[in-house]
Amino acid sequence: MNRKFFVDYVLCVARGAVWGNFVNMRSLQENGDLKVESKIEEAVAPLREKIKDLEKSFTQKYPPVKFLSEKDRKRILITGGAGFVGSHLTDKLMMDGHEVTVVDNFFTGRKRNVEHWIGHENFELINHDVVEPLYIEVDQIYHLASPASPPNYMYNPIKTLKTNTIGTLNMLGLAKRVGARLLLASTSEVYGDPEVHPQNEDYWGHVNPIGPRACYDEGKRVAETMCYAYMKQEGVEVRVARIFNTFGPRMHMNDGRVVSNFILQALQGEPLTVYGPGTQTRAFQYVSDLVNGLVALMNSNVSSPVNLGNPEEHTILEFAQLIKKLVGSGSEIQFLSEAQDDPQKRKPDIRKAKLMLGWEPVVPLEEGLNKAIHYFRKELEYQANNQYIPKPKPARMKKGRTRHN
Ligand SMILES: O=C(O)[C@H]1O[C@H](OP(=O)(O)OP(=O)(O)OC[C@H]2O[C@@H](n3ccc(=O)[nH]c3=O)[C@H](O)[C@@H]2O)[C@H](O)[C@@H](O)[C@@H]1O
Repeated sequence: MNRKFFVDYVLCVARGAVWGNFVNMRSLQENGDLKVESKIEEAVAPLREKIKDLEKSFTQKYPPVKFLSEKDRKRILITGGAGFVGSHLTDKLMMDGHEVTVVDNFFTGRKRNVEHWIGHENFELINHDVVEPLYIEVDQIYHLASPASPPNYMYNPIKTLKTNTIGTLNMLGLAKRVGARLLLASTSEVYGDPEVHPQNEDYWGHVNPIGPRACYDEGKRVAETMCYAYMKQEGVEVRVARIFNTFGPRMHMNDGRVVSNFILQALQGEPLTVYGPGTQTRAFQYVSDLVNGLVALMNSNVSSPVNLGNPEEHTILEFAQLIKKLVGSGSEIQFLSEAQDDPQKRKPDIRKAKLMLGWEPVVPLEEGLNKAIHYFRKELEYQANNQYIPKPKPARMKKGRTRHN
């Protein structure tokens, strides 16, 4: 039975009982046996207790939240907080006992990712696009709002640029006005197709400024520039996380990134689509590691950029084979033409994060992948029940060629 219906039903029965008792009591009073008020109180008291219990059971539906004193509790804004990474960060900060405001325009974020917090006194969800200014009072801002998957950010490059430039200006303006600290979710894409391997924070990168990825790569690069301009000129406290490839539950089934594509294809017995020869490399971190790194960075005194990623590097072909094995799938591996400007190598140098934050990833790749596979299996069931089977989204191809999956 639906909860609201249940509560309405209980209240209705309660009112009926009270009214019935009231009528009875009226007659009693007329007979002069007892005072109406005391009888009503007698009848209502147990019902009041029942309603209290019901209310308590509703507040207990939330994951456990620590109690923080006023002094330690922060008001935290997470832009893009209903997205894949943002929603896991929301969970951590809520469970740590902070007050969290999630702002999302739901382009790639989903209400489902944070619905378990709706109604909690420490939580607020605002449907808002960061391209428009926002006026709220907060102590910290995690600025994550932006599509992060290549097909998503290439879908509307102008919007991606606006989100990362105007959106970041708006959030820095807010940070300046209210004296909040801002953490920018930057990306390994600022290193482009790197000529230095592994990539450390001092490397300036190798980005094609007019290629299909530029809207995101250059958007994030200028977002970093803005952070340091606000820090130098206005004294805003900034933190910059350069996030490397991340995966885990709540990635959108239609996300188009390699992990969700390969798992989805393996689970459905379809060919795993490797773009190019599969010799390009990536290093994947599990989302909980990233979230711990983001919180450690925000609360550190490190204002220069910090890489957050797992340095365990694999070729994409190795990755396809591993996912096939873990899923137990008989899918073939299909080689398609390579994506334009696709970085050929990527692996974070995380010495700075280890030294300055005491942070390093702890979730082994296979353990993380098994959790993601479990999640996607459940999602497929959910989608099937809703009669919608998602298809992996293709990335932009070289020279405008159409990709067939
Ligand atoms: O996962 C992430 O966190 C990162 O994803 C993307 O970076 P990219 O490395 O291109 O991520 P994917 O789209 O997952 O691609 C990884 C590699 O797999 C390949 N790929 C992707 C999808 C597919 O079906 N098949 C396939 O071979 C791509 O060509 C690429 O070489 C974003 O640009 C980054 O900002 C983001 O941090």
